[in-house]
Amino acid sequence: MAAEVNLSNVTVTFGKFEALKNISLTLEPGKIHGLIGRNGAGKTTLLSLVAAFREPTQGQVEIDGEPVFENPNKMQQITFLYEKNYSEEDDKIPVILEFSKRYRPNYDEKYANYLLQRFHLPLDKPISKLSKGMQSALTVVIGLASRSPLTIFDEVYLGMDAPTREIFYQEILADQETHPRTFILSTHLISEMEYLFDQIVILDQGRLILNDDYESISAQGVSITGATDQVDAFVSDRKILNEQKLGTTKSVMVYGTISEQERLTAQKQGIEVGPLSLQDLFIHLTEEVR
Ligand SMILES: Nc1ncnc2c1ncn2[C@@H]1O[C@H](COP(=O)(O)OP(=O)(O)OP(=O)(O)O)[C@@H](O)[C@H]1O
Repeated sequence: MAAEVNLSNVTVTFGKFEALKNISLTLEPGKIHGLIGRNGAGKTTLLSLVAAFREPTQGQVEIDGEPVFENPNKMQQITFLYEKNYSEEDDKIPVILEFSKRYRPNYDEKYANYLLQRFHLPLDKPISKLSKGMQSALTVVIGLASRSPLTIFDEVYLGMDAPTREIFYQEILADQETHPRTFILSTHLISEMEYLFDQIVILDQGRLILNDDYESISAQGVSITGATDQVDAFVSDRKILNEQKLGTTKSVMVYGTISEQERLTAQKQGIEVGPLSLQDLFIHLTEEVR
């Protein structure tokens, strides 16, 4: 089961400040959507609308064609996970999981137990006494085991170390194969997580500046790597997003497509042509509109 999300002309204001500006957006069901944006771009505000935590100031937010706010039917299909403050949480993991299960009709207890082992989470300690990374992993266990048609992770992975995040990524992809749902993952770890995303949504200063599938986005540019002189000559009349030098080798991220003929020329010169990095495109797009 996977949910479709629709936002039509959504605006959110806090006093005079517009945190989201007239956003219209469809998130296709059964896909992993990466939500990216600079600090304060409006990601959490948008996610809290989709999760029915708040109402838009203007516009509509719908899940499978029904308004989501104060709609218990729809709300039980959504799991929204964010960095939680567990400092006062004296209960142990089994108690919290029992509570999570109560409100989530698709919750899978066996899968939760498997994940607890995978993340090496201790069941006998109060949650307040777990390390930050363990608390983040617990949030991830709740999110995955809930198997909600719409599952939202708002930067919950920050406390986790790199190997633990890797387990999380593997589990998301594996479970999406067998139990497809709609995921929204907001993140600043763009390079690390881009391979997970089917679709990318970019917000900047409350505006939607991009919503497209990963393939089309990566086709918007290329990386060019080779001997510095040759690379410089090859990219001389192109829009450069980023460049890195290592000894006599240079790697340049270029905006815009290159023809088959140019690809062959590059190949003959020993220049490697690779895919665009989402992070470089993101930096470019969010700089350009400033
Ligand atoms: N309750 C509120 N009252 C006033 N302003 C708010 C409120 N909530 C959010 N904002 C403002 O709305 C803007 C968007 O905030 P939001 O938390 O959605 O950004 P974000 O993209 O999630 O940022 P970050 O990556 O830093 O977490 C910010 O300027 C923030 O200060």
